[in-house]
Amino acid sequence: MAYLWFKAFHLIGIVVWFAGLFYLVRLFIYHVEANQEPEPAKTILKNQYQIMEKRLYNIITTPGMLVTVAMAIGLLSTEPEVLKQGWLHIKLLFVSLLVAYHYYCSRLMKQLAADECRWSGQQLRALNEAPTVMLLVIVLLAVFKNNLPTDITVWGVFGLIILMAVTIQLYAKKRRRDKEKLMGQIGQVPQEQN
Ligand code: HEM
Repeated sequence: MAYLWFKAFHLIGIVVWFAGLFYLVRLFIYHVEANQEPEPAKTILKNQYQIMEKRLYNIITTPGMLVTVAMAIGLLSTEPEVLKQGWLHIKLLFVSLLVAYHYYCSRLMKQLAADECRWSGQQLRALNEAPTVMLLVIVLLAVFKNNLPTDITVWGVFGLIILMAVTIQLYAKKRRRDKEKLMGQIGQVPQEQN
């Protein structure tokens, strides 16, 4: 029974952690793009994003990670034989990458606060895709374990996911261009929102 409780809260922790990671980098994008605004909007927006990022990181994202890891330790202590399974070793490798990403986000947050961030909005958009890939790989490993299917169905699913991601990116790019064009016509600097 304890195992199921640990698993339930492991999954809840994951949802909270990822919600935080995805929204955090989205805030970084808005934060960087606030530089295009005239004063005083620029300073007001940047200060506001800084507060939101800090709260999101400290109150949602890091606790989400801690719950996920604490519940994982609970799962492993209840069933230690899982530790010998190959899928878990690969999963741990990707989880380490995810934890590294988490701490890299905190570094970016500090750089943004000090106005020293070198990333553009476009680069941050690309960075925000990294946790999606990690989520996909980790969940597939956790669900299929050592029997991760490699047949045509899997490649079809992967192909669809990549197609969806590319379509979303192209659509977002088109919206940004249309907005820039429109703002150019009415003589204003655009503020990107997607
Ligand atoms: C500290 C690192 C982690 C460890 C040691 C760990 C370990 C485990 C263990 C032992 C299970 C139970 C497997 C079972 O009973 O079938 C599990 C379940 C699961 N884990 Fe993790 N996990 C970790 C992090 C993560 C992360 C970061 C994610 C998501 C990105 C994740 C996704 C899942 C999912 C979806 C399940 C449920 C699988 C199922 O019941 O079919 N885990 N994890």
